[in-house]
Amino acid sequence: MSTKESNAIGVLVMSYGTPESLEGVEAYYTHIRRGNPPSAEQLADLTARYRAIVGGVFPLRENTDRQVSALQRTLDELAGEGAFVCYQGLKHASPFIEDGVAAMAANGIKKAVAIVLTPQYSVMSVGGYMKRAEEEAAKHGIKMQTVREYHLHPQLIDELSSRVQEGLDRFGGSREDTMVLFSAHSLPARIVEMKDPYPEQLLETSRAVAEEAGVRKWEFTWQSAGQTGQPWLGPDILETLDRLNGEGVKSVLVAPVGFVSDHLEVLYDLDIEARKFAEERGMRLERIRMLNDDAQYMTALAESVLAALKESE
Ligand SMILES: CC1=C(CCC(=O)O)c2cc3nc(cc4[nH]c(cc5[nH]c(cc1n2)c(C)c5CCC(=O)O)c(CCC(=O)O)c4C)C(CCC(=O)O)=C3C
Ligand SMILES: [Fe+2]
Repeated sequence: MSTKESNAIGVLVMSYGTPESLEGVEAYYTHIRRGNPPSAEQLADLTARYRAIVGGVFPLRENTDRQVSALQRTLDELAGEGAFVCYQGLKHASPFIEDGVAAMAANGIKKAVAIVLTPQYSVMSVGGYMKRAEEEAAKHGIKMQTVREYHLHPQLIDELSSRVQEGLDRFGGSREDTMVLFSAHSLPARIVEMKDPYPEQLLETSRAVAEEAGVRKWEFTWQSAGQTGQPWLGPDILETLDRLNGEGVKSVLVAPVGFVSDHLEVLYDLDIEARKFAEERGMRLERIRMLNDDAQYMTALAESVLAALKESE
């Protein structure tokens, strides 16, 4: 290959990926299931959930594009135009993680930083993204640094706590009685024996946000567990809501701090499923606005990229 060398530093911005159309749900689901096609029933169920949240474009598709452009602009401002070039790499959809790294290589990039659009580290989630990125980088002779986590970055905590306060304001007179439920995607329970930092990091984010927002009434709960026959981390948000209802809690603000974007787990699992469950019990459920391409979130990402580079010097 006669690649031109580039002095720019590549930034591999990784996200989960989403289908491009309802027809694309099957291929996407098959990829998540490591090549095993879903049953007709599983496919119909997932397609119905997407249909409920999709108005034309799949929201995560647009959100990821916007996040990558916004991070590019933020890095341009912080480090000067041309210093960094952002590439997108998705776990389960095109452009895949490997495509992003190959695109860097084609542009002559020799040095890169990889970051995932989720703040907390888990071997099963972020670890999987990083393994694929690093293996592909090695193939192309790209030296790659990784941002493992940024779950306590001050700008992240600050923005999340503003959003918690804004969410609480919606409750007016019942603000003080509102329970803040921090949540994240559940994982198979065996990660606990693996000493995975994921549960602890999620608690650290939650505690820091609660402290900055001055929230005393809060809990952490899991959501969106899979059905694999094996145990997943609990309690699930629906169990938590049921218990809180029994304790007389009438208003709940969900803060899904393990996610950053409007997507299925937020727009369906929380806004449709959990809200309905709460309303059936006479409870009011609201959710904080997601970060998406928020400026403070972008600064947290950009500073984490710069810090990873500095550490490697
Ligand atoms: C930790 C974690 C995050 C957060 C960190 C990160 O962002 O990476 C996350 C995010 C997301 N998960 C997403 C979608 C799905 N995840 C599934 C299944 C699974 N997720 C898992 C874990 C996680 N998932 C796991 C262990 C499985 C079981 C199969 C496996 O072992 O891999 C399934 C299959 C069907 C179902 O179970 O519902 C779907 C459709 C979308 C896109 C939504 C959209 O398109 O709008 C997003 C952002
Ligand atoms: Fe998932």
